[in-house]
Amino acid sequence: MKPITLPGIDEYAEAHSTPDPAFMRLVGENTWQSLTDPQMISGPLQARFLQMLVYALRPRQVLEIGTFSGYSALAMAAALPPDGHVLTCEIDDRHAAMARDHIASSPYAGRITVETGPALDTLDRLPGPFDFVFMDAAKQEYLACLEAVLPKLSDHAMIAADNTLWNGEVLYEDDDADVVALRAFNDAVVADPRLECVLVTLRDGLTLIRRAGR
Ligand SMILES: C[S@@+](CC[C@H](N)C(=O)[O-])C[C@H]1O[C@@H](n2cnc3c(N)ncnc32)[C@H](O)[C@@H]1O
Repeated sequence: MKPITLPGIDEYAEAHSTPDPAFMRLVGENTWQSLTDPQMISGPLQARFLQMLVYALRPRQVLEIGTFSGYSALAMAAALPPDGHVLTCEIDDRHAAMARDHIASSPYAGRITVETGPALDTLDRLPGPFDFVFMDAAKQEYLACLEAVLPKLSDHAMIAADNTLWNGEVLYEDDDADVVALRAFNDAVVADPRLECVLVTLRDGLTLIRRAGR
């Protein structure tokens, strides 16, 4: 991933944030050694940020769309209240298997369920309510996922949508399908009277969304 902040700033921020515990570092190392496109992993800075949100919001049901190797699910699970749970959706069997292994050997095995299959199909089956949603799978499905989860949110729920700056490419005329989809998502969210949002310039862009007037 290309840095979208000043050179060195992300490294400085990471060095001045609480480091990952040993088992999370292992998940990261294993991901970089074993999976193609390992840069899809959230990374320590964003994982810690998600964890802080979960700690503050105290969600009982977290929904994650896009498990990969389980790193962000584990980061969020670590901050859950005692009755909290992370349900995470993954389309790729190999990713789901690796995530299940990582989760099983973590201290949070009882707090995370991996659902295999296309996220939109899984969402159809899930009743909610969801208190916190982390969207991090197919960028071209972000708007559809948003519409699918909105009716299933609890009153004070929050959504965090990852990669909304896409290496900064949202700024430029670019016909790459993911950039086009993310630009459309960003435009739709900020214009939607049902929603309030802030696009945080963390890492690759993380948009926090909540329903307006709650
Ligand atoms: C960016 S990675 C997730 C990274 C993970 N959240 C983390 O921070 O470590 C995106 C994941 O979404 C999965 N994915 C892509 N399209 C999907 C879909 N339609 N339904 C469910 N998962 C999908 C990919 O296989 C990949 O594992």
